[in-house]
Amino acid sequence: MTAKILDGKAIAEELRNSIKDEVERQVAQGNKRPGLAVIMVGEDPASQVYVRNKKLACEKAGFKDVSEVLPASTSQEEVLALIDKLNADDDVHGIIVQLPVPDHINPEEIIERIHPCKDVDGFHPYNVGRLATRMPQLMPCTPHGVMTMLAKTGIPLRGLNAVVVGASNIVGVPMMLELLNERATVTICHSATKDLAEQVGRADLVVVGVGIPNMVKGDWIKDGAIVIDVGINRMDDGKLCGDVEYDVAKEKASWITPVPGGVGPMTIATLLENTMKVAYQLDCKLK
Ligand SMILES: Nc1nc2c(c(=O)[nH]1)N[C@@H](CN(C=O)c1ccc(C(=O)N[C@@H](CCC(=O)O)C(=O)O)cc1)CN2
Ligand SMILES: [Mg+2]
Repeated sequence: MTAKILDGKAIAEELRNSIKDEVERQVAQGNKRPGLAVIMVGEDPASQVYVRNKKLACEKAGFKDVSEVLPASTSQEEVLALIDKLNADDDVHGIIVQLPVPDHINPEEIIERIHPCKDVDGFHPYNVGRLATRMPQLMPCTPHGVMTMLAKTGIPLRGLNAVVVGASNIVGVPMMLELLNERATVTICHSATKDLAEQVGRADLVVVGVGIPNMVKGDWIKDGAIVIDVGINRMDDGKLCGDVEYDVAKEKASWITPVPGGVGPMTIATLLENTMKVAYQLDCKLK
């Protein structure tokens, strides 16, 4: 079997265009443009690319971009003070802090300072708790973007054996919760998992987000499985490569995401989707 490609670039473009249309409709009715603040501390080269792409996506969708790039020497207190200011600003609907942050910054304290109703990354313990108790509000962009892609396959998730490889707060854990909420039978694997090949080999759906190039071997994949590769690894030759051995896996899978052009673009489109939700839909019950 040769897999069909889940084209994240195309699905993300379709989503961004529908968001842009909705923004113009709302603005024509006298509502505000969604405002997004991306805070970046320091000069991590990969983060610079992602933040630039987020700003570009904001502009194209008709959002107000109020992003702030701060020097690596910025203190924890200065970042917290900026978040307090943005929390109080009615033109700002979404706030995120680009990760990773420099070593002297404590990301947990920063994430908890963002008002849960402006937490468009869905990383605040309030939003993680809502997802875990089946009352989702704002969901992390990468896993939620994967759910949008999975819907495009038309394959029902209910009852599927889903194996998530990687247990990070950004990808693996919220991915597990999203799939569980759709009634998949979910296994989550991590660095202490014994016999990863066996776990992956019985999966109808495998989602991999570990950041190790080609870590999941193509011949582990069960015939006809759906393979979602969240890894984006830059190789010595400058090329990007995923966490799954793509060329072999694509001969076994029914659907597969490429890298680049798979999950990555969905992360940014979903960030816009979350911000628009805050601007026009969310009825925030928290002070
Ligand atoms: N605050 C956050 N920090 C980070 C997140 C996040 O969701 N919130 N996720 C990642 C980085 N990320 C978004 O921030 C991200 C990663 C990759 C892409 C993307 O479009 N990738 C392209 C390739 C781009 C390239 O040339 O490097 C692709 O896969 O096709 C978008 C966003 C960690 N930090
Ligand atoms: Mg740190």
